[in-house]
Amino acid sequence: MKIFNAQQIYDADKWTIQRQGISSDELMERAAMQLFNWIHSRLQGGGTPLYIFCGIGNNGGDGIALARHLVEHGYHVMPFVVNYSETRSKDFLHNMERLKERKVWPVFLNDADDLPEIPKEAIVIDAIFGIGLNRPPADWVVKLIQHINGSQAFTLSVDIPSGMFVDRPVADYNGVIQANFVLSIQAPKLVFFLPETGRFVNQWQALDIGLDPAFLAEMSTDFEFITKYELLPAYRSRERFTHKGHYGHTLVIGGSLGKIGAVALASKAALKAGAGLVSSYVPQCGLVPLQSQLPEAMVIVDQGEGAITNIKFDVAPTVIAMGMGLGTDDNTKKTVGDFIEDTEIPVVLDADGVNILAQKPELLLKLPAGSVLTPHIGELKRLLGDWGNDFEKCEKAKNFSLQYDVVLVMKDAYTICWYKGRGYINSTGNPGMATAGSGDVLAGIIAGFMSQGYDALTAALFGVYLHGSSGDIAVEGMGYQALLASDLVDNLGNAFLALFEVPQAPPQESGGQNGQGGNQA
Ligand SMILES: NC(=O)C1=CN([C@@H]2O[C@H](COP(=O)(O)OP(=O)(O)OC[C@H]3O[C@@H](n4cnc5c(N)ncnc54)[C@H](OP(=O)(O)O)[C@@H]3O)[C@@H](O)[C@H]2O)[C@@H](O)CC1
Ligand SMILES: Nc1ncnc2c1ncn2[C@@H]1O[C@H](COP(=O)(O)OP(=O)(O)O)[C@@H](O)[C@H]1O
Ligand SMILES: [K+]
Repeated sequence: MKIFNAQQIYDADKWTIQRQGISSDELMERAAMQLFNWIHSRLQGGGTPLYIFCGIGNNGGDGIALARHLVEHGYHVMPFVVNYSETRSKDFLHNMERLKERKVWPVFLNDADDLPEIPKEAIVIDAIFGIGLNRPPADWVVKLIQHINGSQAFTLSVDIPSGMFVDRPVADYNGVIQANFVLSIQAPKLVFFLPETGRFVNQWQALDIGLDPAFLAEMSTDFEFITKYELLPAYRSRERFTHKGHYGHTLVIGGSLGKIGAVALASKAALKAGAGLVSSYVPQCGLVPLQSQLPEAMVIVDQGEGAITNIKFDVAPTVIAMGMGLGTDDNTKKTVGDFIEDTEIPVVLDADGVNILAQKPELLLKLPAGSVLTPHIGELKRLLGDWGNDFEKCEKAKNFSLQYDVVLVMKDAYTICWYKGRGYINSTGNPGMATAGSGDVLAGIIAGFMSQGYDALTAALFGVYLHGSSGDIAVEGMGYQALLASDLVDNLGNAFLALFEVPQAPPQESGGQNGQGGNQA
């Protein structure tokens, strides 16, 4: 699913209005109808007071039009106009007239002295600012936003939480609506997925208002939201007359005394992802634990007792996953550096493998074609240097991936894979996955996909998606706290099966900070 920037949405609006021969007012009416249907299907005419705060632009227009539908269906509506500017949009004014025709007069708020009491059992509908916010809100509007946030009422934002820009960092973190739910018009916005702004969006759903599909399909975007529907066309089924040799050989290089488990996790994950063969290359201390824990993997031992000191093997892997549990012993750093310099086999570099690259940036130009890097935020900082905000971080990550022609997997609550100037935002996963070894599993899965012949980007996207999906399935049975990295491996089969589940209702794009569509306690 494409993630559009504000200009692209405005362009799609214009095009749709022309193509479909409708007015902008009719388009707003579609948005308002969708908002109304969503609310009505949940409240079923209940008497909860609905406090609707509307700005004076089109976001406010959506809110005022929604208020009319709610009034017509007998809801207890308290509309307010947040009068932050004299320049009102045409469609806002239309909808104000219509509301007044129904004998409903919103209360105008002009400064912080006007703030209404909001009972905590009310529902607040936030239609103050949408994607048109282009400068920090006035102080009194910030106070209103703080007042709403302090009310404890459930808050539903229209399009985006008010106070958040769509293309730059938040000006004042106290001046953004903390939304329990966001109903985003047509498509989610990038800011939902970046940690600094995403924390204001507990859950979201996109409402399709029928913007011209052909126009949207042709538009090229900087970001894409990856769900199973983007991935399924790339899935390769297994042919009957094949054998393990068709599915490649993953070599996992890593481990040091006390950290052999990282290699075991990655190796098992690669096998579970479908690699035909997996070999684990470890220091001598890893031989016995690996052979006893993971009979399916072959083990190759380095000459070093507690750390890898001189990488040498006589197998011919398709892909190498490297770095998990490696440690930063000087000999290890040297042999890993030399190995990266010499090899032409694509690598999936994780953990200390990434750290070694950060210390020896000259190696970056030597990375084999089709390689993948999987840093978490700490490792990313070592690799890219610090950044001022999430937008800067994304820019740096994109440029890095372009410069070295690698897939950069920027791991986070919403992992973003960067390749060829585009960011692919993952839709699965949950905070239960913030647990030791979870990244080792991911590197193993990605390598397992690459070994079966998936290109590096597809392998990364599939791997990140299934890793998160496996986590989502696992927590259903155990909650967040109890999730272990090995549960991610164990549930990978279920995550594959879930790819092919047919939804009971047509899919609706939705998600939440706490896992896709969910807010598990
Ligand atoms: N296809 C779609 O997605 C559809 C979207 N729709 C809806 O339209 C919404 C976008 O509407 P919008 O462009 O009118 O902007 P909105 O966010 O209401 O802001 C209003 C105006 O306020 C101003 N302004 C900015 N910052 C300010 C500040 N700090 N303090 C004071 N003023 C400030 C600025 O005007 P300026 O003063 O700069 O001229 C701005 O234009 C979108 O989010 C969605 O809800 C649907 O209706 C139909 C289809
Ligand atoms: N809050 C979260 N929501 C979704 N995924 C998460 C969350 N926290 C961590 N993860 C995922 O778990 C993995 C953690 O990786 P990493 O920090 O490298 O773990 P480790 O070093 O312990 O193996 C990443 O894939 C990350 O995206
Ligand atoms: K809003």
